[in-house]
Amino acid sequence: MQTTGREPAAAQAVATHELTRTFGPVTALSRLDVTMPRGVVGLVGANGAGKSTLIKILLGLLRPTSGRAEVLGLDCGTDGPAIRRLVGYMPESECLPPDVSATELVVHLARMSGLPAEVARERTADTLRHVGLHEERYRPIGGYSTGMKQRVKLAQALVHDPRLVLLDEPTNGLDPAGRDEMLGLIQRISTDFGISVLVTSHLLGELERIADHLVVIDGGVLQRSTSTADATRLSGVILVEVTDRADELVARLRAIGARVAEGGGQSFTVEPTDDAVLDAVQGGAADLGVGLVRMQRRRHHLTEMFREQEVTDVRR
Ligand SMILES: Nc1ncnc2c1ncn2[C@@H]1O[C@H](COP(=O)(O)OP(=O)(O)OP(=O)(O)O)[C@@H](O)[C@H]1O
Repeated sequence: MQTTGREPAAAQAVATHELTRTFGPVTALSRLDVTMPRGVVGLVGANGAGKSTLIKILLGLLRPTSGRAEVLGLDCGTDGPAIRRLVGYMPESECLPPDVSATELVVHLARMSGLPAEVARERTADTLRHVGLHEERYRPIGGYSTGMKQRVKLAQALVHDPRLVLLDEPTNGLDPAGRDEMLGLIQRISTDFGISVLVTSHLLGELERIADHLVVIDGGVLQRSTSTADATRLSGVILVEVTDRADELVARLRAIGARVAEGGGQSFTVEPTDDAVLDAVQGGAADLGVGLVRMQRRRHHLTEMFREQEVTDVRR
């Protein structure tokens, strides 16, 4: 796969402005204002959060009720044909015809997107090889496993050499090994070919592993838009474990105003406001004659980020 020199100038993969979509009484997206950079962006949300609705609007398959959206700097309302040339789409639903082979289907879709016959055949062979379909690509799709079908859907999204692919729940229905393989493939689409990716999932851990940036929506409302590095930033909390007398060390730290939370057994966490607190942990352990088993920074994980969100919601 090569880049084609038709890269639009926009720095952002996606931008939405006050984007709203309703279906009768249901509000699928509510005044969504978000920008998504190039690279791999993970769109996280529970079932019904509005992920598929957003993707369909970005592709021009659905019109917004109000507000607007841009893909690669192009307006989704008016630049549909240009967007479809530059964007590939892997739908969530089962949509493959059972009685044709992967090769026949992907060549057909490549030709539909405007590629000449010979180029369509070459790119189909390259793309199917890239997604890991080999001899089986000549067999009817009806006999494929779920993982193979997902690869065919991915291949058809890539065959016309897009600048951005929108992948709707690509790991759905896969076993753990199949998920790992699909996630690896998605990452390589970005790193090896420079194609930006917007991938949806309701599984946080998946997107934490492969996305550069995360967008979280719930009930059609933006919850967070953050780089993955920031989401998993060092929390500044130090986890301490000593061989004995943890309660006495905790009391000493509290006496100098440190914020300490007791853990199980001989462990606790402390927020080091300055070096004096760290010195007090080490000095206190030495004074008490106990060994320091560990003293390490903890990282935030996405699941904690969500837990924080829930806590905030409960307090509101
Ligand atoms: N064509 C439609 N007609 C009526 N309601 C719809 C339609 N499409 C989506 N909805 C509703 O809009 C809300 C958002 O749906 P959407 O499919 O975008 O969510 P999602 O995050 O993609 O979830 P899922 O993973 O379950 O598909 C849901 O309440 C859904 O029932």
